[in-house]
Amino acid sequence: MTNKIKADICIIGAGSGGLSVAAGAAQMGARTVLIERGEMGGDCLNTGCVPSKALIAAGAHAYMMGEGEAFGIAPVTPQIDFAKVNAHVKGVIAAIAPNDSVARFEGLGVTVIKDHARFKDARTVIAGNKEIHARRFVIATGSHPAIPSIPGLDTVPFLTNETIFDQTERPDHLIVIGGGPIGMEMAQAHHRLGCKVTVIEAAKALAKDDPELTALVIDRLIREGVEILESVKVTGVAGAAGRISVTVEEASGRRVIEGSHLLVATGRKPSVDGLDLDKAGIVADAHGIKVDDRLRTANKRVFAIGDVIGGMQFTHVANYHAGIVIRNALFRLPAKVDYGAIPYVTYTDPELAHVGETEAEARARHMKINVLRWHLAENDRAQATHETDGLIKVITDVHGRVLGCTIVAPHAGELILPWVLAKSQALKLSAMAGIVAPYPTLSEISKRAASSYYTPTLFSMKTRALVRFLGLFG
Ligand SMILES: Cc1cc2nc3c(=O)[nH]c(=O)nc-3n(C[C@H](O)[C@H](O)[C@H](O)COP(=O)(O)OP(=O)(O)OC[C@H]3O[C@@H](n4cnc5c(N)ncnc54)[C@H](O)[C@@H]3O)c2cc1C
Ligand SMILES: NC(=O)c1ccc[n+]([C@@H]2O[C@H](COP(=O)([O-])OP(=O)(O)OC[C@H]3O[C@@H](n4cnc5c(N)ncnc54)[C@H](O)[C@@H]3O)[C@@H](O)[C@H]2O)c1
Repeated sequence: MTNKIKADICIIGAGSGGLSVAAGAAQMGARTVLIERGEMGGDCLNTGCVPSKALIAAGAHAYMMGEGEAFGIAPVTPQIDFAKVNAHVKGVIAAIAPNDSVARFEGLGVTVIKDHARFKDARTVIAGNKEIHARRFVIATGSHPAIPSIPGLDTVPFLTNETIFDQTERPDHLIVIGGGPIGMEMAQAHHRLGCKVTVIEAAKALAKDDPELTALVIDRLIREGVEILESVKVTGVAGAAGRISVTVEEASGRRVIEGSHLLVATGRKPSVDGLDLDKAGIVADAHGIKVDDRLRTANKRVFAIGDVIGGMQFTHVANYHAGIVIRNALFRLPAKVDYGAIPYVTYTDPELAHVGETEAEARARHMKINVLRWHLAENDRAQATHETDGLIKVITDVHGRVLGCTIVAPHAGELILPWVLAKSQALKLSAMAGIVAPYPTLSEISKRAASSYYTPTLFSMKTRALVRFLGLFG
């Protein structure tokens, strides 16, 4: 028998975006329904951010054990128990899971339905034996791995982000197809945990970022021992569990790479399967559900947020979308998205963090720009910890207003925040140059880069003449 439910807002997908809308809406008094067909918490908690950062942390620990020499401490070879590393990863997920649980959301007053959702018509969604009639709907169904059509790939077992965090045995040789954030983060973490790793990238690794900065990350991975093949074409995959061979065409010719495991990290596809979007008049293409700048789909009662709309696919973006939807759907405010000051971080070591325009984007948009740099090797704290691989690069307009910033450094993800503020508030560099940064910290690189903008004026002939002139008056 069909169970009919009336709601103010019905959300499909309990990942980063859906959970944020549900928590906000319920606590603001809206009758809220949340439908999830899989694990509460979605990709981020179960197969994305959380397990990847936990694995990276384990890799960092192992790496440090071999890096004592520079400090006068004999390096040790870490004894890695991959099953225990996996237990650590699962333990971190378990520690965070209660925040995203059915119990917590029911406690907030949300009606949680664990089933697949699909549209019946423009104003009704069906999930199992329940029919939900809501004033507004939010599609937050996320994305899943895009699998390229490589001959033979469908005949061998391969890993994706959905399965790699279930590995309890150390892969001897992990071959990674795709040198984006997933491929590079996983490559370094696995190498540090004792695997041989080969990354195969069709174009350039980390190509969405400034090549001057990504070169530092790529060089570091290569120095640590990760093999990275760029501008190569994968022409075939063959083998069976434990013995995978990948054939590539390089500039120098054909080569076969033999490995034990294969990770496919070649981008994402929006999860719109079985939603029956057409029944609700919602339009989607290969990149995702089409939305306007208020995140409304072609059916104005239905919003779409997070990975399923393509574009910037990050947890903090899905959360940001949630806030926009709450203002539009519950308060009827015409809030619009603005991606101008959204940061993102790739959690390699060193980390790569960015906000705003890259140098190439700024040159394409503005007649004249300023580019400021400060190398980590010139930072006293970085010298003290022997972590001098890194650079901050700041882009401003002719008036010294911040257009963008990219940082490669340990903890670059933390260091980027003042630049997010500078970009979002359209601050001038004088704001950053004028603050006092604690010594010795990596944060000083931000102040030093900003101050370098004023160096030519400060130490100019004019200033020197002025100081000498004022000196004449005692
Ligand atoms: C390996 C990896 C590492 C990442 N690391 C980071 C990071 O460090 N920082 C960062 O910001 N981002 C990171 N991301 C990206 C981040 O995970 C995503 O941007 C984020 O999870 C998107 O949230 P979402 O709510 O759009 O979708 P999801 O979190 O994927 O949630 C969608 C939910 O909808 C459910 N669903 C789908 N269809 C239906 C249906 N028809 N009915 C019911 N339920 C349905 C799914 O089961 C899922 O639970 C990473 C991603 C990966 C893969
Ligand atoms: N730290 C983070 O915030 C973080 C970490 C991981 C993932 N993510 C999110 O997940 C998204 C997806 O990550 P991703 O790394 O899978 O995708 P991506 O699209 O960023 O990178 C995929 C890479 O695979 C390459 N590629 C595609 N087909 C190929 C083929 N046949 N052979 C060889 N190379 C091929 C592409 O050239 C590209 O460089 C990211 O864009 C990001 O939004 C975020």
